[in-house]
Amino acid sequence: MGIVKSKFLKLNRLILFLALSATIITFINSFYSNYEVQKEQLIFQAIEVNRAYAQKLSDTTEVFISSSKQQLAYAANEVSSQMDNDAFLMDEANRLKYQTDSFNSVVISDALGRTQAASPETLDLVGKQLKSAGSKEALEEKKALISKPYVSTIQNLLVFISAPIFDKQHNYLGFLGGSIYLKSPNILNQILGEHYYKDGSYIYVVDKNRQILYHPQKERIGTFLNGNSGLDEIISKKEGGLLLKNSKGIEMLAGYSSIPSTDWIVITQSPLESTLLPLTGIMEKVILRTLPMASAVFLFIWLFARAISRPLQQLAERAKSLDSPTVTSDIESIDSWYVESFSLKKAMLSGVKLLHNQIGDLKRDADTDPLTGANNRRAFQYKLKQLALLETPFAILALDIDYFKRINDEYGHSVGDEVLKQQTQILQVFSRDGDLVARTGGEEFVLLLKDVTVEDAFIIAERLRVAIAEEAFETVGHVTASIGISAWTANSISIEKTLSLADQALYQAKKQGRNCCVMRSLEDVA
Ligand SMILES: Nc1nc2c(ncn2[C@@H]2O[C@H](COP(=O)(O)OP(=O)(O)OP(=O)(O)O)[C@@H](O)[C@H]2O)c(=O)[nH]1
Repeated sequence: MGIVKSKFLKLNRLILFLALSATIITFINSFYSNYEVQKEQLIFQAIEVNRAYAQKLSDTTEVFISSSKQQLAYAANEVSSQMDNDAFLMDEANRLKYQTDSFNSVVISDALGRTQAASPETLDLVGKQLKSAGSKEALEEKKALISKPYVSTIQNLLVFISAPIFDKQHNYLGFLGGSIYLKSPNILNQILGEHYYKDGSYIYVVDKNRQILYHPQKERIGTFLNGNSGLDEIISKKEGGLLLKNSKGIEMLAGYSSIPSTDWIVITQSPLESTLLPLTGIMEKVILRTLPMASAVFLFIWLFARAISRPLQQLAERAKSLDSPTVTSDIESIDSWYVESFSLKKAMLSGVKLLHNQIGDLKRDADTDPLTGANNRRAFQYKLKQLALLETPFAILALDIDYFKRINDEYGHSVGDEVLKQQTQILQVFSRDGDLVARTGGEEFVLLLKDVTVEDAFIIAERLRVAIAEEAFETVGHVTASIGISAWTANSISIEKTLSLADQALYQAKKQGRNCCVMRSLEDVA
């Protein structure tokens, strides 16, 4: 036999599916939110660290530039009264060059741009006309200056810091300037260059014209920065942090801060990818920590849902066997622990009670003769089958009222009905537990006697006959009846034959003049 697949899902599976999807969705959701929060946090922290670091470097550089400018201003003041003293000027130039690492070269120029002193002496500039952009700017502006980066006559990329020299009457006497070679070792790239991280982080410095003043890749110093997605924002805001794509298209988390006295901007940045590397480990931990709770939640939902579905399933199961004799106690034993299932259980119990009552009524109606209340032929046949199955011996008294037609004719049909009812009552008196009184035809009755031999049945039939004859029937007075008797035992004659014998005996009784009993036994068959 093939298994018939139902198109409906089982409640248990539905609940399992519901619990599982609820848990998975919650788990994914919490994992995703966690991931996003952690990612944001890491990005925010990296930008903030870079910003703070860029600020620290710009502050340090600012201090260095200010102190360089101060040194030059101080020296300019010193040399103002000694502009004719070449030895003094040379000493001063050397002192500025060698006392600190601030400058790669130092020059002292007169008001016409002729070099009065230069250090290191290898530059061989003394007496020569200065033509560099920084020198020209210093001569024109006659004030303290920091030049844009430019390439000097001896092919050094440099910035030039200068201080004007005035005499006491404030006549312009020339300038004193220090060069910082951007590609050579000096304090500036010591400050910036020591901070190069292995995780791909690096620092670079640009001016507001996008020219690179410092970069870990030396060859890029002096070039202009292109293709950096964040540079416009960096130049306009001067202070802050952002996610940008560098000139190679790599996503970088950058912090930046400008150096106020120069308008240079220090940018420190680290690759987004390496910043987010710890995320994998963090998320693994999140999963490991969330899993036990998620499993516990799943188990709880599942068990709880099962507890909800159990009474419904049990009720549904019982509903399949409402005809079972134990169905009421089976339903009563179901633990309906919440209101809805309890109401359902109550409704089912009422339904079962109603159903059983109706079945009882129908069964009674189907087995009963409506006029007399005695069993009908159908119930009689059923009883015969039962006794035969159980091999219980029995005797049959087939009874017919004598001249009943005359009663009907003389007193009317309804009086005849009353006689039939009274007759039934007399038969009931003779019927014990397990016996059966049935009306099998118009005025024909049967009394079925369990575990009774044909001889005993005859004695009972005689008593019955006498009882009927002595009964005072309403309106009609006395009535008699004829009785035919036969009996059945297992392994003897068939039931049909037994009935037929009783009928034959009754016929014989009628023939003998009525109001008598005739018995037919097995011997009569033989
Ligand atoms: N009042 C009434 N009469 C019925 C009912 N069923 C059958 N009868 C009548 O019962 C009578 C039976 O008559 P018969 O079979 O001739 O038998 P009888 O007159 O009793 O004569 P014997 O049996 O030979 O003694 C008929 O007149 C039927 O109409 C019933 O339910 N009520």
